[in-house]
Amino acid sequence: MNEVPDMANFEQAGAPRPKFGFTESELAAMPTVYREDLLAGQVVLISGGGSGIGKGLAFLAARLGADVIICGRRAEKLETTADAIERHVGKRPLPVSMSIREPEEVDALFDRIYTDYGRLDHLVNNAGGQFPQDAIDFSRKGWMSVIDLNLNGTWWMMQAAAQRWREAGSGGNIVSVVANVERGMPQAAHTCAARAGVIYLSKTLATEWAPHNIRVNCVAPGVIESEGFHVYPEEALARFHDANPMKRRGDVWDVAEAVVYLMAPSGKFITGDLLVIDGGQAQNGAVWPAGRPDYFGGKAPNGV
Ligand SMILES: CCCCCCCCC/C=C/C(=O)SCCNC(=O)CCNC(=O)[C@H](O)C(C)(C)COP(=O)(O)OP(=O)(O)OC[C@H]1O[C@@H](n2cnc3c(N)ncnc32)[C@H](O)[C@@H]1OP(=O)(O)O
Ligand SMILES: NC(=O)C1=CN([C@@H]2O[C@H](COP(=O)(O)OP(=O)(O)OC[C@H]3O[C@@H](n4cnc5c(N)ncnc54)[C@H](OP(=O)(O)O)[C@@H]3O)[C@@H](O)[C@H]2O)C=CC1
Repeated sequence: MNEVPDMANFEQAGAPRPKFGFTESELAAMPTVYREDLLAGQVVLISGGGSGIGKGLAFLAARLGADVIICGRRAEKLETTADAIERHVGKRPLPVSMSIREPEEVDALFDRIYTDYGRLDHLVNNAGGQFPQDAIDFSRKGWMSVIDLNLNGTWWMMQAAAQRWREAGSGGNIVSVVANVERGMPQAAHTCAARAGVIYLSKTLATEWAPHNIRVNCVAPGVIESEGFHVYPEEALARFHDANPMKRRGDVWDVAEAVVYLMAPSGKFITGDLLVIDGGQAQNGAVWPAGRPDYFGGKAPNGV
């Protein structure tokens, strides 16, 4: 069984504690199963790398020796994360403010990476998200936004990377962070549809792009405590730990180390696959991100 670190030991006097997830000092000190030069000389692009899971992975990749690029919409958040990684790890990621929903901004990002680094080894499609709502009430704009972000945005990034890799004859590796869609996702049907699209897109590309020496995989987190939790109401958050048989939330390190497993030589014979990191949620449990309806909460439909 894995050691679960005692977070009290990581606290540093005066450091602000985020409402959800780890502090920067914790991310800098978390024990890792990997050797410290595992990604030395490699260039890693992480979308949504300014917060949550992407930020955890950015810390880990930098600690393992990679040159890291983090992108997202909000420049200030990216700068703060880049500063923190530089301060704690001694290596500054390149922060690039852009939206993955805009293909021109995606192209400009790849131009910048190839100008500054001359190569890219790994693309991690982590940017994404949704709002919790019953599907019957989705507005058109809300539906379009979630599909555009999670499916179209992820695709623009994949295609841009693959075109660069084909041109350079270099090969490459893609890992997309999706979600646990196996039993559907009540109150998140838009993201379920988009993530299922990414999973089957990835399976298809794994075959099409194998001749280019490009591997394409996905990871599916269950409930992972991160800054992203702010989009969920208190009544949902109060029961997130209950969504899996392990009866706890995962953490960003659980996902970060799984992504590195697929990126590193440990993953060299894995493509087109989906790695689920959910404490068994796929077998038992339900998230109810907008709050559990009475009908599913133990009460009978007549309220008794
Ligand atoms: C994977 C696990 C799954 C859920 C199941 C598991 C839950 C526990 C696990 C946690 C999983 C996580 O993913 S945690 C990570 C969560 N992080 C995020 O979701 C962050 C990123 N999310 C977002 O930025 C937003 O949710 C998203 C809609 C995708 C993009 O917002 P933008 O403002 O950029 O988009 P726009 O194109 O302007 O459109 C906004 C429109 O979306 C709709 N909209 C936005 N918020 C809304 C809301 N609360 N209720 C109704 N509708 C809303 C409205 O129509 C808005 O229009 P107007 O009315 O005109 O404004
Ligand atoms: N935490 C969890 O339990 C789970 C998370 N996931 C997925 O994992 C990924 C990371 O989530 P998490 O770290 O928890 O939450 P965050 O909200 O912290 O991460 C989402 C990231 O995506 C970025 N982003 C959003 N829209 C865009 C855009 N249009 N272009 C570029 N970047 C964008 C955000 O930055 P900015 O706003 O600055 O653009 C942010 O850094 C997401 O795809 C999420 O849905 C899946 C299942 C469970």
